[in-house]
Amino acid sequence: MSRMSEKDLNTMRRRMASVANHLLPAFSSSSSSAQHVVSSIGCSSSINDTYHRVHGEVPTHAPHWRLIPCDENGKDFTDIIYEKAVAEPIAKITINRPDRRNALRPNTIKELIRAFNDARDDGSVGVIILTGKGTKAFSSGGDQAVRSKHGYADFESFGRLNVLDLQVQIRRLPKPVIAMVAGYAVGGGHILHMVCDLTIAADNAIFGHSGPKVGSFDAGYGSSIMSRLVGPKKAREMWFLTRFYTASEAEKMGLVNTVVPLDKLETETIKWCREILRNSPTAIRVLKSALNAVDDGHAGLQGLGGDATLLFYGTEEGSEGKNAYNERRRPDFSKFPRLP
Ligand SMILES: CC(C)(COP(=O)(O)OP(=O)(O)OC[C@H]1O[C@@H](n2cnc3c(N)ncnc32)[C@H](O)[C@@H]1OP(=O)(O)O)[C@@H](O)C(=O)NCCC(=O)NCCSC(=O)CCC(=O)c1ccccc1C(=O)O
Repeated sequence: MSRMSEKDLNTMRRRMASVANHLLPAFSSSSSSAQHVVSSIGCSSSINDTYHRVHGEVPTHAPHWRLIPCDENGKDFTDIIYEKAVAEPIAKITINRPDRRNALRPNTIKELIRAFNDARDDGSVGVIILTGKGTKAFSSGGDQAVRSKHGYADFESFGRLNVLDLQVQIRRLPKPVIAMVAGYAVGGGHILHMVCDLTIAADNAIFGHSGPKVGSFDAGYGSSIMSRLVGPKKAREMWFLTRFYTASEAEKMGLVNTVVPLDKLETETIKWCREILRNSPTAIRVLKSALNAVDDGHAGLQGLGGDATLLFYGTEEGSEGKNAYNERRRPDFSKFPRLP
């Protein structure tokens, strides 16, 4: 049998690495095991090195943040900090109640909803980061000090659970929302990170539910999405035992996308944002709708359907109907293909 030349061997290694890259999703969702598969075949470069050779390195410098001090009605934000990166399509919304471990009161939620609305409508924003002020907590959930008979009541006498509106808003927002988690993500705070599209966790992050301990539960997204993410048995464990889990345990469960050292949290999150921003915004928009559609039932289909309509309006075929109506003539759709 003839011996392989060094060149042939390298070619074979590269081919095998390429095959492994294609097969990787079936192996594992963890990037560390992904790299292991390739390196065990003998290729010195990682999968992401290959990506960067083609697309160029993703810059890791910190953006310059511009503060948005108030909402569209001129009302100052007090419970949140809302910022946009200068000359980059990234918005950052920070829950700003560190003394209460970023607990959520109705006013916090109202401000979050206004900031997310602004980020949605602003064409210069492509990705939104949701985080908590300080390193001790992303959020500790509903502020128990203002919990009343009918929900949470701060400046008003009646209680409310407006956090549910926020969850739906994040879920339907046609741009990726990334939870950047340091410290505790507990109760309603845990649910907020789960409804975000991606979660980047610092190594000091702690995840869990305390609801049943403090007489609360979320039988909506807080149960269904969690079951989807970690599986029905683990979801029951988390809710029934109200244990807390470390960042690395959360990563193993599929609750978070990656875990990084605390001092690298924002750098890594920004890097993920920049990688996303290199890709087609429309593809990402439709994918987000599609990935949510099956779980969100009619509302999910409505989101995906809305994206289809949006795209159709931009076509000549879609315009023909509108133009014919406005020009008071019969529309002529005969020139448009009936694709197989
Ligand atoms: C998060 C802790 C584990 C952090 O512990 P530690 O670092 O030791 O800090 P502490 O000393 O405990 O806290 C410092 C300070 O903050 C106050 N605080 C912390 N969390 C809250 C909170 N959630 N509400 C009010 N105040 C809070 C704490 O009292 C201290 O104050 P001092 O004056 O300095 O003493 C730990 O803090 C902890 O366990 N916190 C409570 C976590 C919790 O039980 N959260 C509520 C869970 S229930 C919930 O979130 C329901 C949410 C909800 O609205 C909902 C309902 C129905 C459907 C959906 C939802 C939803 O999606 O949210």
